[in-house]
Amino acid sequence: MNDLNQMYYKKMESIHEKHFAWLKYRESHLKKLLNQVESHQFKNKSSLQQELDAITSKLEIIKNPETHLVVKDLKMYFGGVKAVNDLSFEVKKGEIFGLIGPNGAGKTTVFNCITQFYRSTGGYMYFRNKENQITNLADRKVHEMIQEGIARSFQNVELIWELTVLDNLLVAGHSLLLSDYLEHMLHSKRMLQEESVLRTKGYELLKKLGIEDYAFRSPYGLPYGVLKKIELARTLMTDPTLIILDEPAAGLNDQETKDLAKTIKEINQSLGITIFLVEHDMGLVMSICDRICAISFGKKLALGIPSYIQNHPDVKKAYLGEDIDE
Ligand SMILES: Nc1ncnc2c1ncn2[C@@H]1O[C@H](COP(=O)(O)OP(=O)(O)OP(=O)(O)O)[C@@H](O)[C@H]1O
Repeated sequence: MNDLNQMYYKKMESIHEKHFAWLKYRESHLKKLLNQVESHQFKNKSSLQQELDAITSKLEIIKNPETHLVVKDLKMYFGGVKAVNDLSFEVKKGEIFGLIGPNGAGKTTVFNCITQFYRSTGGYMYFRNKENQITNLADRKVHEMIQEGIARSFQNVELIWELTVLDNLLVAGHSLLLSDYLEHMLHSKRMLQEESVLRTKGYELLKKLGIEDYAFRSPYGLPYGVLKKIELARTLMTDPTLIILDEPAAGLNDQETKDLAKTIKEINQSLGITIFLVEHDMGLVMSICDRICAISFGKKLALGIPSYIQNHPDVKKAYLGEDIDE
């Protein structure tokens, strides 16, 4: 074989090698593509739709920095009872947002789904957390809500009667402490420093709400209006960005309700905290809420400013019991 032939064969060899490598690459690429196509064929339309809905809801909150919470197509079924059925709304940063509806409409269930006391049957809840990150609440656990920036109160006053009012606040603040269990056992310097900061913070909050005189006594026997304020102060201990209040005015007289309304408004305005509340007292709801969502049988009836909701025929019919045909 002369030199020319040798050169020719070498060149052909390298061309073949390159072609082989290209074929191998193409083969593996096509295998991957086929796998993807197959898995998509097996995915039914609804799961693709669900994926799309989740992305759309997330994009909605990412695109709009004013949005604090997005609830989309929320469902909560208890066997045959559809307590919440495809409910969608969004809560804006810094607003007071009310959720109203007749007894059994699903209001508390919505709160329980958002705060993960209940695992929803379906739908999405995206929240702009303390770090301004978008978090899917359904992926979080109930005890992680505080770290995300959500604090809540319950329909019934849930205080520890054996502790002083201030210590009740400290219990809430403890979830944010850096010192660990051992440091608490040994009363380490860091733990004592942190506790002292918490005590001052708790006392300042009681002062802000005008109930510092009760700081060092048991909450047992205090007027209901004061107990509700202690609960409110306790939610503030965790530095929340969103406070969820379940019927804050339940059991209060007219004067106490007015006083509480003023306090909620003050917290909202001076601390810039978003408030999301469920309430039956229409006077309170209409006077302090920026926007209201009315629901009945777990479904949205109307959403808008108080005057719009007050005059909405479906709301009047379902919630106020007025027949619009009359
Ligand atoms: N844990 C549960 N198990 C079964 N059914 C439930 C549960 N929680 C709520 N429900 C039902 O879901 C529906 C909505 O209840 P929910 O307490 O959310 O209503 P609500 O609007 O908060 O009522 P209210 O104003 O009386 O507090 C009701 O029919 C209720 O019986």
